[in-house]
Amino acid sequence: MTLLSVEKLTKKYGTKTIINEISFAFGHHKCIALIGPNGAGKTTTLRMLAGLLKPTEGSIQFESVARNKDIRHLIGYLPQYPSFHSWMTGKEFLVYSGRLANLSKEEATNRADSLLTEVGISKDAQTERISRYSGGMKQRLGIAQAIIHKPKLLILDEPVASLDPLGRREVLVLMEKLKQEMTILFSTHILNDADEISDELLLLNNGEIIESGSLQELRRKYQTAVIELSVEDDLKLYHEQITSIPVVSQTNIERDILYITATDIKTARENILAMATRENWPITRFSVNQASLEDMFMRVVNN
Ligand SMILES: Nc1ncnc2c1ncn2[C@@H]1O[C@H](COP(=O)(O)OP(=O)(O)OP(=O)(O)O)[C@@H](O)[C@H]1O
Repeated sequence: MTLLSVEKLTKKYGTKTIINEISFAFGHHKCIALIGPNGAGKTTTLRMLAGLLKPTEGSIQFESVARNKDIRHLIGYLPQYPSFHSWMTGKEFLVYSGRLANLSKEEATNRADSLLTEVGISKDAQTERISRYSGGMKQRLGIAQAIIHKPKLLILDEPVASLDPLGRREVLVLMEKLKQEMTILFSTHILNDADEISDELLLLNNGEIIESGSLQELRRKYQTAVIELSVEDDLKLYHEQITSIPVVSQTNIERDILYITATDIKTARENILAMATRENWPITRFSVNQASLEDMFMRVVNN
């Protein structure tokens, strides 16, 4: 069942179009990564979804909620640069956040207690000032604040970008746990973070969704393999024959290696090996290497 569907969402500042008619939908208990290079429009998109920025055009439809109704109670949002009242303790901050979310004092206190445990802030740390928290602890406290009202959708803007490896791990583990309870949409410009926990990817570039789907689907679609070939004598002697193979799309000699890309890597490999065996080529190296996920991302973004 669809939790959120977005149609032709557009944001313009003056004559400048920042987000251009993007459409997508996702269901319950999913983790979706909005991925794109700096300036792609991730923050602008997330702020529109969180109800903090008015779209110029387009619609955001949340489950069974009638159009134009306030949906903010269904959404939790953690900005890229959250600000905390650093003089408060973690617990005080959460109770205060709960009160702002219209919980009674008792509800806010109970919810703060259970959330602090859920996000892994120890009993001792709960009564310490936030100014003494590590980056990872602050981010986990920020997530706790964003889910204090039990939203169905948690939106996180670059939740791990500013963290060291330990903090990053803590937050990714927490997100993994939380996605059992709610849908998480988070932005990142790092493919590996998306790879680790997301079910689906939305690739944003220059304000447009240029690709979407599961990582597996995208890998299958964009995966390219490169054959690397070296021989004992001059590569140029074999080069022409290889380029005559119909599935070979590109060749490139760098130092003593011939790099071969093909539209059908399996056929290319079989053809080259058949030629080499028939004519007894003095091969010293033959390997098939998959392009990395980063290569795929760069290719999609640069298309
Ligand atoms: N209030 C504004 N007025 C004019 N242009 C804006 C405004 N806010 C954002 N932009 C522009 O919109 C584009 C997208 O910005 P946005 O912050 O959404 O990108 P982003 O993908 O989140 O990038 P980053 O990863 O660097 O934060 C940028 O070119 C930015 O300069």
